[in-house]
Amino acid sequence: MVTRGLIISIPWLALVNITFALLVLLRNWLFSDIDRLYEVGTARAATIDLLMLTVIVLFSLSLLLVWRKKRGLSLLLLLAGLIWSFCSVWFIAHLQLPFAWPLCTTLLMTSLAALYFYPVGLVCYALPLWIAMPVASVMLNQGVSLRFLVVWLIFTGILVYGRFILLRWFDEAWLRHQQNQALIARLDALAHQDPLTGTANRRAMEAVLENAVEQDKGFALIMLDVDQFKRYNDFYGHQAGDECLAAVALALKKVVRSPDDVVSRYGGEEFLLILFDATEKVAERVAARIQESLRAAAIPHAASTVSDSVTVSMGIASMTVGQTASEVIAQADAALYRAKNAGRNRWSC
Ligand SMILES: Nc1nc2c(ncn2[C@@H]2O[C@H](COP(=O)(O)OP(=O)(O)OP(=O)(O)O)[C@@H](O)[C@H]2O)c(=O)[nH]1
Repeated sequence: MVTRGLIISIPWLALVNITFALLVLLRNWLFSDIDRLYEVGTARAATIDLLMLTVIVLFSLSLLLVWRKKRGLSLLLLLAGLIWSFCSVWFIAHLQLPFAWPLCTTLLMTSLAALYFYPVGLVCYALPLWIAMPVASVMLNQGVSLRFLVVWLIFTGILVYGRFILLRWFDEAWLRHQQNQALIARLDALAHQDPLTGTANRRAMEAVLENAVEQDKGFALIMLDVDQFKRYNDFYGHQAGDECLAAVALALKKVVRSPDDVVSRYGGEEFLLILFDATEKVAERVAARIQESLRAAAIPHAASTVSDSVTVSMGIASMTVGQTASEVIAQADAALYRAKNAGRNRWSC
């Protein structure tokens, strides 16, 4: 989150700092020979120019660091903060430039807005500048000015309170973001999951299959139908029928390789299993495991003529090159039909 925040706000902080550094660099052109007016010597002017060029380089580097997600940003911010504080003291105490105070306060406010969520960086950049203001005042007034002290304390209060407000907005935005993520996850589950069994619904299953065909990913299918489920419903009631389907789904989920393979509810009391990178032989082994899993679940089915507990019939098909998803499904469906006709509680390929 902090990294994302820095990617957004560092370009703005860099823009402000580079612009201010350029203003100082171009001072003689912008403010008609200001160096001569304030009697800035050649050596001092060269020092200022060099420091401003350093600020430009530091903020250009900070952009690179943030975009490439590298460490060391706080060190660059500290160096920039120290340069600005040195220049501010010199502008205020020695040159008595009127625009030095607004320069300081603007830089401080800008750093607050850009770095309020990154305390280390904020302290590195803002602390030297914040200290430079009273130092410059003491040097300028040759002593402590009570009026300046009051203004400085008020300004400090504004900065601290401002950070507190910004952090509260940040928390609010983060909370909304988390709520939205939870909502998206819920909507996604509603759109792709069968609410009764918690398996993938038909739409999700079809999307997975089409994707697999597009990417030439091999798979085998097991189309599965609960035996004599109408009798189950008639005997135990519809509510118990629903619970039975959920229990069958649980038994199916236990036998597949999660999360690669997909268990989906094809409709009514029919399920479709997608087994990736599986041959018909592998699918037959899974079918045997399904029978075992259901035997272990032992869901009573007193009305069945096949067994005392719930059983399933299964049709197996595997994808061959050039086949569409619906062709493989039709093949598995035909195999299921054969398993039903052969007496149920079995599989057919
Ligand atoms: N409780 C419940 N029953 C369902 C649901 N979906 C479908 N059914 C019932 O499943 C039964 C399926 O019946 P049939 O298609 O005749 O199949 P069957 O009784 O299983 O017979 P065979 O498949 O030939 O063994 C119907 O009675 C449907 O009402 C469901 O979500 N809940």
